[in-house]
This record gives sequence, structure tokens and C-alpha cells, in this order.
Amino acid sequence: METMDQRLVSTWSNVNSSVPLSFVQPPECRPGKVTNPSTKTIPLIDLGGHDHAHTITQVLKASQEYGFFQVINHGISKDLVEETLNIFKEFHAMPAKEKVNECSKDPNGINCKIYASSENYKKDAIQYWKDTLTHPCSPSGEFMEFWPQKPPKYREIVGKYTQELNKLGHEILEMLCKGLGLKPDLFIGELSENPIVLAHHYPPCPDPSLTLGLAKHRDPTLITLLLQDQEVHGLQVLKDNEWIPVEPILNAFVVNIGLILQIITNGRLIGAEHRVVTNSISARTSVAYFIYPSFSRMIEPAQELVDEITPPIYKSMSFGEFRKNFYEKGPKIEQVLHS
Ligand SMILES: O=C(O)CCC(=O)C(=O)O
Ligand SMILES: [Fe+2]
Repeated sequence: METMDQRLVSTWSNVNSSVPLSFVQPPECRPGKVTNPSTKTIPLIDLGGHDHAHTITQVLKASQEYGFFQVINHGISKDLVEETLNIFKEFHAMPAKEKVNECSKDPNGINCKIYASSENYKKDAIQYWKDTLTHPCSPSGEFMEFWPQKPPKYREIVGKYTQELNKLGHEILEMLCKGLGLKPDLFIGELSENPIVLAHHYPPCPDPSLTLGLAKHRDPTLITLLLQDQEVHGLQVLKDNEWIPVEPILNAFVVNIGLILQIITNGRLIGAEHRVVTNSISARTSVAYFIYPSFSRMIEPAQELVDEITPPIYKSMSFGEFRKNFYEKGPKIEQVLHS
């Protein structure tokens, strides 16, 4: 039987000169040869401005119109951003057996994982051109004993980085609350206390027109904060039936609205669909910070956004139930969310 270190895309992709059949997307999902890429961009917001009310308006507008935006002047140091990207690049460059070994410290196999393609590898008919390392990263430090210890500074850098992202995530959530007329502290505590980090690695691919690094999806999060490779393109957002590339911007974070926030805002904000395409020249690394509730927390439309004229359009369910549905149903999850 194939072991995880053998399965990782980075283990075999540099010795294969063609795309294995199990990685060839069906024609309707393939990116194809892009001859005329969109010149549109997602909004860019400067969080360092002095007019806070104006920043809130911009964040809300971008969330409503695109569900995606980039932020600069966010208060996180350039050095920490660089160290974080580098530590994950170094992790993915380690020998395959060592990577698997560093992700095997939890005897239950839950609180730190490395996998090829997607978490649903066995269920997916077609595989995706990437490897992912993921683990919880709550500010309390819970489960840190299961994180990798190699490269040697992993825990120090990723610990510092995820503390900072927790603060930035809450600042953005608070702005959205103010913009939508919700209690500013609505997302403090149980609704956001279970964040996870996912470090994706997309190796170069011999034929990017046939493959995807990540399928079209909406995130199962409140919001996602993404640090993308500072040079290599790959992320695309679907807007008005057109795939818009998300430009890598030095020291910027990409922010996107997830399905949980779509439910809590009763559809006032909609998670944007996005995907990742591969390229034949450079490996791409991205680091996603997913803001998740605790598993027992009920997820439902906020009272303030529901009345007789605007009834709840989504059912209530615990985050645990939501996440199970997400992994079982994939993109069809929205069918089970509506009331
Ligand atoms: O790698 C990227 O740019 C996007 C990752 C992503 O969409 C995700 O982790 O949900
Ligand atoms: Fe995503």
C-alpha cells in the first residue's frame, strides 16, 4: 500500500514529465490555456489610515461586492511575514519521511496532519496538485505539543505569527460588525476560538491547463486570512462569471468571507468562490489562517439581522455538524444550510 510520504505530490512530481490521469480535471473544471487573462483586480484596503469610519466602509463594501480583498499596513511586521513564508517553504522542502514524521506527534492523528491533494483524498475522484500541512493554532497554545519541531524555529515563528493573525482577524471582524450594525464583540470567544493554519505547497506541474491546485470552493470559515507567495501567482476569485487573479502584493494579506459568516449575517455577506491554478515553472506556497468556532457552538443568523420581513434563511446547526456536512457534501453543502 502507498504510504503518505510516497503519496505527497512533491515526492513524485519532479520525476514525472506528464500529469497522471488521476490528476486530470474533467473538461468543465480545467483552467485550459489562458490566452486572455482578466485584468480586473480585487479591492486593496489600507488599514493604516486615520479615518476609521472610512476604512470600515471600504471593508464592508469589498466584503459585499467581492467577498475578497487585500489589506496593507495591517500592523504585522515585514520580518515576521517573511520568516513565516520561509519556515513553511523550508518545511515543505524537507525529505518526505521527515515531514510525515513531524506531523505524527498526535497519537489520535487529529491535531496535526500532512496530506496530498485534499483531506478527502480517498473520496475525491480526481486529485489536486498540492500538499498541505495543517494544525490548530489557538492563541491559548492548546495542541502546540503536536506541531512540527523541524525546521528548528517552527514553533517559535508559527506561534508568533498565529498570535498576530488572531489579533488582525478580530480587528477585521470587529469592523464588519460595526459596518453591519452587530455587537462589536459578537465574534470574541466561542465563535472564533478554534483557528487552524493550513500551509499549502503547489509544486510545478508539467501541464497546468489540465490540473488544479485547489477546486472551486467557498471556505468553511468565518473569515480566512491568506498569506500568499510574494512572487508566484495561482489564486483566482470568481466574480460575475470571470476568474480574477489575486495579485501577489508584498506584505499584504488576502481576506475572504467564509460560509459561517454568510450564515451569521443571514446572507448579507456571501463567501466568494475561488480556486488555485498551477504553473509549470515555480513551486507556490501559501499560508491560510482559518477562523473557526468551537465545535459545540451553534451557528445561526444573528438576531439583529432577522425580523418578520427578513426571516432566517439558514438553519441553525453546531459548528461540528457544519464541518461534517462540509467534508461529506463538498460544494453541495449549501443545499443543507438553507432553512
Ligand atoms: O493557496 C491559496 O492561495 C488559497 C488557499 C485556499 O483557498 C484555502 O486554503 O481554502
Ligand atoms: Fe479557500
